[in-house]
Amino acid sequence: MAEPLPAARRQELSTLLPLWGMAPDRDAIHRAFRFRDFSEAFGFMARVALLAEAQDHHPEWSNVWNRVEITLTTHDAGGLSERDIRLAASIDALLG
Ligand SMILES: C[C@H](O)[C@H](O)[C@H]1CNC2=NC(N)=NC(=O)C2=N1
Repeated sequence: MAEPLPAARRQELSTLLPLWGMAPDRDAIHRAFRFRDFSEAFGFMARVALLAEAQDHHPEWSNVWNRVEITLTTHDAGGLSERDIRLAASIDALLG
């Protein structure tokens, strides 16, 4: 069972994950990505899928041609947890 993110860690989110924002209507983080074309966007999604499987933590996401939107939250915790931070940081690391 994942533990909900403590308040102290929540305050660190903007520093830890400066490219992610809070989802407007739920306890989740969100980031929008834009790539050169669909092929690049899908390649990115394939790499994120492998991260998700390795971490057993899966994104809520959408794709429209060269754009990908990712929302991360922990269903088992009913909101944000350390697992979301870990996956978001791993996703950011894919892009260098
Ligand atoms: C059984 C499996 O480990 C769980 O359902 C995992 C899978 N991936 C998950 N992903 C996310 N985002 N939240 C979860 O609570 C979660 N739980």
